[in-house]
Amino acid sequence: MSITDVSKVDSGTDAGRGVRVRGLRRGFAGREILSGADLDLAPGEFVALLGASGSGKSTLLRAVAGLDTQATGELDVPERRAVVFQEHRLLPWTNVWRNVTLGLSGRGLRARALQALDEVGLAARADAWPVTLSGGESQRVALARALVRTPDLLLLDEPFGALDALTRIKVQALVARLWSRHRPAILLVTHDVDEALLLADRALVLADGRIAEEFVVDIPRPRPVDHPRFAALRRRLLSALGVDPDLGGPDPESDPESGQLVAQQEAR
Ligand SMILES: Nc1ncnc2c1ncn2[C@@H]1O[C@H](COP(=O)(O)OP(=O)(O)OP(=O)(O)O)[C@@H](O)[C@H]1O
Repeated sequence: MSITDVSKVDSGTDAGRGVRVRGLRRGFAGREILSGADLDLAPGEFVALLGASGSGKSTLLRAVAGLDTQATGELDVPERRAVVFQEHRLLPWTNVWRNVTLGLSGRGLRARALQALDEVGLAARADAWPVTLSGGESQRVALARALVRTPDLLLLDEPFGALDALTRIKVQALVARLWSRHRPAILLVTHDVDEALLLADRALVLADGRIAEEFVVDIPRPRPVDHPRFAALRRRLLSALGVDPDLGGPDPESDPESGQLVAQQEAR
């Protein structure tokens, strides 16, 4: 199907359908950000999307989510999809379980919320107010809000980006467990090369408005952080992102974006 309005996404009704995107275009103020991007996710596949800051990762994710009415191209995505953003976006004026079931109707909503909250280890906080939660807890509630919709496609836009390093590892492990239990297709936007390699089946690099490179992460799960194959993959992925894997690399002043990535690597 060829469409000019991505909000009219062709949504599959059959469970377990994958994602097929062709020729996705989006610009802002005359500047082209996505210039005919193609993307495929098999049902249940976990794909990480990386790229320099400003390369258009979030723009691509928003279009796949059906949140961007201005993007053009062909999209074929599951109807049941859910998005988790870097900020949890919980409503402060209602409690946790009502946040989880926001926008849903029907019977047994509290029971459904409790089940989803149980999956993220927060059933005991169902009646709490969002303001009383830590950053990691809020992000787990945001995950429960996605899970309660039993998505075939889960879109994660840097969901761990605002978390401290230890919480980040715990929430990454939680996502890995939830993915292996429910097997939605996942598109994870991240800046973190190690996160991509720990979690994803494939890591894609977005550059010049398209998927420029693809890396198959052929490491069996569960993936120990010190698995010897990470090192070679990490080097290749960093190179594809324009970062010198030996951290001696690009001069941040002549290449600010690469320099930023180097700084992030060094900070870890
Ligand atoms: N609503 C908007 N209006 C104008 N420009 C926008 C808008 N949304 C995104 N852009 C621009 O499009 C480009 C791509 O943005 P996007 O957020 O998709 O990049 P990104 O790869 O996710 O970046 P980052 O890694 O820094 O989050 C940026 O230059 C951004 O300023």
